[in-house]
Amino acid sequence: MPTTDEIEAKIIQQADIVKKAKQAKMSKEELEPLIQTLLSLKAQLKDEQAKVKPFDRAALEALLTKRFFYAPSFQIYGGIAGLYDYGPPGCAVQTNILNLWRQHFVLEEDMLEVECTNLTPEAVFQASGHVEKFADYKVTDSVTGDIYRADHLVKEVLGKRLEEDRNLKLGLQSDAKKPKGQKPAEPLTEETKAHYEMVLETLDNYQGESLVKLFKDLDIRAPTGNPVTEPVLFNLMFDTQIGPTGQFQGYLRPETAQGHFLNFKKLLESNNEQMPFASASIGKSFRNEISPRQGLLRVREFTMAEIEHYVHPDRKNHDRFDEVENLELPLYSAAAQLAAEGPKMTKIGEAVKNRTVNNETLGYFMARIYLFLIRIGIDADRIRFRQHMANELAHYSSDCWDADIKSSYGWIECVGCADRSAYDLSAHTKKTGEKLIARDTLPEPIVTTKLALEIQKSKFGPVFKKDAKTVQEALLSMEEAEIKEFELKLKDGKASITAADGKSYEITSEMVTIGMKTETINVLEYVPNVIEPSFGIGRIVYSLLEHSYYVREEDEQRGVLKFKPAIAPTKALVIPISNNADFAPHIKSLVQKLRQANVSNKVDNSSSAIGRRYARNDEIGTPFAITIDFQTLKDDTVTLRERDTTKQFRATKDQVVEAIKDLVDEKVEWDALIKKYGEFVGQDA
Ligand SMILES: Nc1ncnc2c1ncn2[C@@H]1O[C@H](COP(=O)(O)OP(=O)(O)OP(=O)(O)O)[C@@H](O)[C@H]1O
Repeated sequence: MPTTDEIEAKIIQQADIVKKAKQAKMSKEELEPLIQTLLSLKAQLKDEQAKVKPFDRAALEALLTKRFFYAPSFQIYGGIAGLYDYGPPGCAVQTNILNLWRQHFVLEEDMLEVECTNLTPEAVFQASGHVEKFADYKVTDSVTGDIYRADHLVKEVLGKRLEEDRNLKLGLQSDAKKPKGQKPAEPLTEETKAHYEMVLETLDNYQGESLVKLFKDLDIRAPTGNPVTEPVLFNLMFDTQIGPTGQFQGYLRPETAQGHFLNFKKLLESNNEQMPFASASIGKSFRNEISPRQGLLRVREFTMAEIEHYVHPDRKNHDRFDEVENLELPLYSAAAQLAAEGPKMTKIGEAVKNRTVNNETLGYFMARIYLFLIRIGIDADRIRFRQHMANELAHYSSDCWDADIKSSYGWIECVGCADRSAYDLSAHTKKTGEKLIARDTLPEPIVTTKLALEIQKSKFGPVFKKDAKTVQEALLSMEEAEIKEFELKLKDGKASITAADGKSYEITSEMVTIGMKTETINVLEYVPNVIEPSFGIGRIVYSLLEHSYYVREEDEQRGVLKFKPAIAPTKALVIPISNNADFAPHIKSLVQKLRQANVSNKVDNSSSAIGRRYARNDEIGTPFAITIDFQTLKDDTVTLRERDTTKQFRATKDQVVEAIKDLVDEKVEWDALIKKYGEFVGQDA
């Protein structure tokens, strides 16, 4: 059966044939079969589209609100865009994801966890480049004053124009609403269509003047149809003052990464000076997004889990790469994007070998990210790794892949996995003078003779006083070629040098001696490179909610969240079949056993029918229900029911508690338990 995409392509082709036939003034008899083919293709498309049930986001959202997974913050004050509070099931799902993240990365990869502050002094973000560059362009609707992120607006406007064009060519009505006074859409010429597609592909290239020109050339307007102001840069960091003087500028961090880098020296010491190693951190990040939208997907305060893995710049192999090299990942390389091809399942070993992925460590983490996402319950068919195009890469980065997850909002970046090179550690060394380096002990010492500079402290100290250390560091950090140049300048008796504080200092010839010096080197110093997997937990939580949601058609269209047991907020529901007083001691002893085994549970002894009680718990994804019935009074056995198969088995309380624990820890499969205890067919609904 052809796919909807294939049928659409045929419709566009056939519509073109009909158009040309009409222009050529073909006879009615000749035209008729061509039109019939077009009509039957359209009917075929409609049939195929009807088969694919669109995802009912409104129903999921209603469930999430009803069960308080999350909700807009400050709702009774009218709310603020981009800020959300998590309710009890939302908190539990997030905590369970983070517990698995710790297990999967921090414990299984032996990482060093840090927790650094959110409040950060300005100097840190000056060094990292965030003060200057962590910004997006915004535009303002010149009539309503509404503000839009410039690239999002271009995407939206061109996307709509392309969709309208496609609908026109398919002979379908566009459901995009037209602002007042706007002309009906005309089909785009092939040239215009190609230009729009090229702009969308390379949107990150448009900055400053070229972005202003793009808005003018393409007549990009606000969704109201009003013109917009010229794009201007807007820094996304929240600024604040630290302390009572109001003079110490600070920011709320927009990522956890800088905290790791600033502690690099202590971390390396904690790791017994052994390289390579990784630090990990879970914490809040803050970004003053221009237009927060799409629920948890673009917010202003969110939880991030970040890893910074430090390696030698020339040795980016990974010790455990052999464990993942045969794993196939859906790689959407830059080359495939350019050729308008889709992602391709590729063994990560091959991708590293043929340099599609820059190095083993990057490839290793991509594989571990993929396994983690599947481990928590993300649908493997809705994950892809998209490589950054050359124009998207930061200038210092050699390669970067985003783990995108598909939801009803399209493909969304949920994890970034980048090679940040030595950029951050070098930047902080430059700003503070503190060496953030690692050392290689050489098997044999290297003896070298080269031009070197020595400080004459007695002449130096009295002149520079408190600045002496800064000036000295600037002088001693010079390479041989720079010393040579400096020596030439000193011939006149004095020369100046710029230190890390940005000031220029005058050095006289009696303050230093320059001459050949023999050195024996036992260790080589280097600035480590950093491979960074960076997880946006809110985006992962939302994607997981969508991937877990389904509707039990036969059961009054009740929504179910099919969380894996390890992720589910509550693992077991305890249901007495009626409110007979004899059940009370059994409920008590069962709950005690569950508590002792660390199995989170809820008792529902309401008078609702059993089926209704199951359904209520389906909505928060409770995977197991234990029923206490009259048989329990006789032999202390209970039944255990699984949410998705709705199958049950009967066993003692202890066996059932142990079974749930093993199911949560993924030590046993449900089917194996059904085989072991035999299916129980009896009470339900
Ligand atoms: N505003 C946000 N709301 C929720 N999660 C976010 C937000 N910004 C970033 N993230 C998450 O943090 C991760 C790492 O951040 P990174 O700086 O790489 O994102 P980004 O490239 O700026 O994202 P985008 O291009 O979508 O703004 C992202 O993969 C995403 O999961």
